[in-house]
Amino acid sequence: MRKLANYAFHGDSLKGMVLAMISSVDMMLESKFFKTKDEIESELLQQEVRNCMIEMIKKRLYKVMNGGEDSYGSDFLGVLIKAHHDADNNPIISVDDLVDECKTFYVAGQETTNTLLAWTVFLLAIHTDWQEETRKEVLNLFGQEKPNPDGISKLKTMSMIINESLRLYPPVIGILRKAEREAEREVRLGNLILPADLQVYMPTLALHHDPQIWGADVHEFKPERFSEGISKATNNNVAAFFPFGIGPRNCVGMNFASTEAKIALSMILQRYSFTLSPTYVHSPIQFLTLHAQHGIQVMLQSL
Ligand code: HEM
Repeated sequence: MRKLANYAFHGDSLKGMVLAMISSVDMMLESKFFKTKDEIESELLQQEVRNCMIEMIKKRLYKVMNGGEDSYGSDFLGVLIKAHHDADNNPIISVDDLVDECKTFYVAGQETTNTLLAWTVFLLAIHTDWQEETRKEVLNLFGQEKPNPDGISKLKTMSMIINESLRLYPPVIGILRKAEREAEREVRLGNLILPADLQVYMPTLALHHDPQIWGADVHEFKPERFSEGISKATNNNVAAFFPFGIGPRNCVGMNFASTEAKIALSMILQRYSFTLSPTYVHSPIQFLTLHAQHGIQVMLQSL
């Protein structure tokens, strides 16, 4: 036996195994065997998010199967489940696609709206006259009742405040587009002809702070600039205000976000008045969205 082993492990025989050894090391280096702590944690989190989504999907399916509901629901999750389930053996989307869509909407919708609310509370904590004005509007429309769809569409002052907040602190500070050239058609931008595949960055933050568009008071919080609509506020440059992007691929959750923000603000204003805490340090930074590096500390007073 030892003789056989000596032969197999002899230098010349080993030469034939070098390729296999290289591919083994390659595999290790590509982290197929070794994973960093972060990678392990990230995989666990991914799995947890997936399980959470699958649980939500199962609940909807269960309700329909048990006759409790006759559809999967009219919201986006319901539409996606229908696309997966009702197409018999040929689903329009796979479970993985369904889970990915849910993740996209959660990430795109949560952080952005959160940021919008935070900056709006910050601005109202400083500009207490506007806080009072919009509270009056909320109390006139809802009293101490929960906000209702009819009233939400009448929150004019609050819409102006939200627009001004989105102008000064747009959660998404810029958007990218890629120039494509279909067949012989060229992409023109004003006087420029864009080469195919060129990436064009549209700096939302810069345009929202351009004095040529908004006037000399561009850096001031003045919701009244939106009192007669975006066209008047932008001096007839409506495309210069684009917190939700622009064109056919603009934010699909725009109306959702605005309704959500109005409901949250109304309910806060019904319960509390607030001012900025002296501990607050102003340091907006961009990390996915434009947010306050050290958080926004406000002092709440129950009403
Ligand atoms: C204040 C809140 C929000 C802001 C400022 C915001 C902003 C944006 C911007 C700037 C874009 C890129 C648009 C473009 O390229 O022209 C975008 C895309 C998108 N947003 Fe929002 N968003 C917000 C809330 C939401 C919510 C609540 C949802 C979902 C419920 C959502 C879902 C999406 C999705 C799915 C896209 C990609 C659309 C596509 O490529 O077809 N967003 N958003």
